[in-house]
Amino acid sequence: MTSIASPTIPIALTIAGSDSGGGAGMQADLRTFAVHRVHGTCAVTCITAQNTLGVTRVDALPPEAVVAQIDAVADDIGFDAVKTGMLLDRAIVAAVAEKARQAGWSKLVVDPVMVSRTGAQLIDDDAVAALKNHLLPLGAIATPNRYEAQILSGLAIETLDDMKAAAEKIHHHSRHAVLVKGGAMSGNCHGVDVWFDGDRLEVLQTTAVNTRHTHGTGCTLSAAITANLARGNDPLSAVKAAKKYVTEALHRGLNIGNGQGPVGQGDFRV
Ligand SMILES: Nc1ncnc2c1ncn2[C@@H]1O[C@H](COP(=O)(O)OP(=O)(O)OP(=O)(O)O)[C@@H](O)[C@H]1O
Ligand SMILES: Cc1ncc(CO)c(N)n1
Repeated sequence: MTSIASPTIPIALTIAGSDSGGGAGMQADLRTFAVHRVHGTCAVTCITAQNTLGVTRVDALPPEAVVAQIDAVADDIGFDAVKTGMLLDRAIVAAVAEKARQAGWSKLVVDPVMVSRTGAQLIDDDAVAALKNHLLPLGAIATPNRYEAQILSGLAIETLDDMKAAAEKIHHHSRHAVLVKGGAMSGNCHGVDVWFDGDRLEVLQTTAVNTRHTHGTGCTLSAAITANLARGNDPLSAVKAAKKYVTEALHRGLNIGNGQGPVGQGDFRV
């Protein structure tokens, strides 16, 4: 049998937690990479027992196991862009930050998963401090939601002007580009995101999608940004394309389980 070599394909790495319900975390990331025709590789940080109703248990992997997965991918396959998701504890954040620093990852998207859109804290306080001080300054783009942006900026966020002020303040602390996401905002700001890269301030608008199936929106957005960077897009066009994609995925939300179903990363062309 003759084998036909695959054409070159962009490769992305996700360093994230597993969601047993399949809606967020690395399951969302890998599906999003695939839809973007990017080969997905992964380093699991923690295993969540999770469904559409919530998280019932979280088990962390040892930081050495996280690093070994990153090394296994880097030493053989390589990758064009990286994203981080739920890093859970200080030791895992520190290990990932050290890897990012040593390797000098230039296309690093940090989704600072700390607080869910409903306001529940997902990682411990030491991990929050480590993310803010050690990992975020190494990233190219950070994608905090409303509550994460409040923690990172120290500002209360109620209005579009507050989102802009928070994006600017986070940029001045870390020097990377910032996308403050508006999924947890109300009124006219619901579903509106603010981008600031030190040069350009942009408001990314969509019509808010009226659905309760929004689980995994943040992971899906940051994975789509990472896939677009792996494909060679510049940061702002990667973010704009990802915003379009997550809006489409929200329109295709899955009515599964008894709670908040996942967005449908699906099988549509991007
Ligand atoms: N109902 C909606 N309509 C349109 N866009 C939305 C809606 N909900 C969220 N978004 C968009 O989805 C993206 C993710 O934002 P969100 O604030 O929900 O992130 P998150 O809290 O990290 O998500 P997650 O639910 O995965 O924790 C942003 O671009 C946001 O504007
Ligand atoms: C594993 C995992 N990562 C990220 C989130 C945030 O949506 C989640 N709920 N679960």
